[in-house]
Parts: sequence; C-alpha cells; structure tokens
Amino acid sequence: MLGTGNMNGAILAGLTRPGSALADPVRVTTRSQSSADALSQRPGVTAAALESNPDANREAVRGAGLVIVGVKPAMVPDLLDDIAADLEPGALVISIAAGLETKTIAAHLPAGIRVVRAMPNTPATLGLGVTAICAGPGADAEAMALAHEVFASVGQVVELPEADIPTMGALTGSGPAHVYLLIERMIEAGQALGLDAETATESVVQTFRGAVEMVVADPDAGPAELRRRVTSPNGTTERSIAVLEDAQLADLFTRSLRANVRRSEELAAGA
Ligand SMILES: NC(=O)C1=CN([C@@H]2O[C@H](COP(=O)(O)OP(=O)(O)OC[C@H]3O[C@@H](n4cnc5c(N)ncnc54)[C@H](O)[C@@H]3O)[C@@H](O)[C@H]2O)C=CC1
Ligand SMILES: O=C(O)[C@@H]1CCC=N1
Repeated sequence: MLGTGNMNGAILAGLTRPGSALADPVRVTTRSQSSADALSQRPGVTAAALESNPDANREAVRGAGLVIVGVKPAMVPDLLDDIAADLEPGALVISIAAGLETKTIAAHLPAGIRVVRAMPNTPATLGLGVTAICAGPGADAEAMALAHEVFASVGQVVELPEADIPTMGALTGSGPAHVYLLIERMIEAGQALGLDAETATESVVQTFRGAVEMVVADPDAGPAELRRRVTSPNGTTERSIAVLEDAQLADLFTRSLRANVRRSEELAAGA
C-alpha cells in the first residue's frame, strides 16, 4: 500500500482487524516516520516512511503482486512514474484515487501491468465498507477476482463500469461524510431545543445505529415502510417529516451528488 493515510489506513485496519485472516504480509509506505512507526504496530505490516527513505515506494513494490495506491489524486501520476520500473511484471495496481481514470493510470505504467480502479469508503476499517471496482487496461478475470477478494475482506464489493465510479464516489466514497453531517446537525438541533451535548450526542448516535440496523435486519420492509411505522397519522412525526420534505430533500441530495461528480470530472482532467 503506497500512501497510507485515512483511506488506505482504513483498508489496512480492516485487513488486520482481530479475527480477519490476513494471509500475506503487507508493506506500506507513508510520508512521515511517526505514522510509519504507528502503522508497523499492526500484525503482518512493515511500514516505511519517505522522509527517512526516499526509495521507500520503489522498495515496497519490488516482489509485490498487488499494489494499492492511496495518495491524493494529483500525486498519483508522479508516484506511478517513480515506481514504474520496479513493479513486478504482471503486477496488479489498484488506484483508489477519486477522479483518476484507468487510462490515465495505465499511461504511467509499463505494458503488462494490470490496472483496477476502486472507490472504497472508510467504514472498511470495521469490515463494513462498500467498495466499487472496475477493470482497467489489462485487468483480466484473475485481477478482478483478486481485487474483489481484497475489498470483500473489508466489506461489500460492487463491480461496475468505470462510468459509474464517480457516482459511487459521491454516494458511498463520500457517503460517510454526508451521514456524519446529518448526525452533527441532529445533535445541534437537540441542543437547540434544550438537551445537553452529551445526552443529545449519545441519543442521536444510538438512534442512527438502531434505525440502520432495522433497515439491515428487515430488507423486505425497506426504509419507506419502516418510516411509515414510526409516523402515526396525525401524530408528531408527521409534522417533523413535513418540514424536512418541504426542503425538497431528494432534489437537495441529487444536487449534492452532482456537485461531487463534477469535482471527480475536474480531478480526472487534472484540475
Ligand atoms: N478519505 C476517504 O474517505 C477516501 C479517499 N479516497 C481516495 O484515497 C486517496 C487518499 O485519500 P486520504 O486517505 O483521504 O488522504 P490522506 O492525505 O489521509 O492520505 C494520503 C497519505 O499518503 C501519504 N503520502 C503522500 N505522498 C506520498 C508518497 N509520495 N509516497 C507515499 N506516501 C505518500 C501521506 O503522508 C498520507 O499519509 C485519495 O486519492 C482519495 O481520493 C477514496 C475513497 C474514500
Ligand atoms: O473527498 C474526496 O475527494 C475523497 C474521495 C471520496 C471521499 N474522500
């Protein structure tokens, strides 16, 4: 794993969490020695820092069958140019960078390197991630099976055409941030109505958790039916839902996701 920050770090945490059977040793790189020291505490993980060893990325990929690139999108091309000559022939390179298209990734790699693009999300850290994957140049069935296996060990995997990856970036890659924003705003609203911070926080978090678990536990009912069961005719929920629906939430979310996808397109163009 090259560039082990928030997202690659979450995947690594998921892969090495207690009870998950990580079959192969993992070499990871990061920029600072202090984060490399922290990462190397994980079982089966060897970490190297660029600030101590400028060759860390090149050394990490030597002999590796699978390389997951987790630096910021703008840094990916330079990183690939740096490691290109040291990659094993036929290695699988997975990029998790938002926006960056597989043709751009492949253009910075030698022929014969297999490319997969992935859009994971941070709940991978608990094994509860969602990762969308798509095949890039040279990605044969074996490469896709390997990508599937890695991300399946930290959550669910959805295989999609590349054109859908930006939408998944908006819906699931960025999705946890949208959920956290809703949690934050509900806590603030509880406080505005007089609850103390601790009570509001604990109650809202448990409400999200309980509500999500109910959707998971009863897929036949689905969220609309579960909402109906809470919303008594002429009761209290009806009033609060009416205020929320007044804000045209469906339209708001669609506009929000479109803005996210537009940024993916800018990143694809190198902006
Ligand atoms: N944060 C998220 O929830 C998600 C992020 N992504 C993608 O993951 C990638 C990383 O994002 P974050 O983890 O949020 O960023 P981050 O900044 O937390 O992590 C990047 C890491 O790369 C290290 N780094 C920088 N240059 C390096 C180099 N040349 N060699 C080795 N390490 C280097 C940094 O020290 C840092 O630890 C981005 O391309 C982003 O689009 C995709 C899905 C979700
Ligand atoms: O905000 C970003 O650009 C990255 C991609 C998806 C989540 N975080």
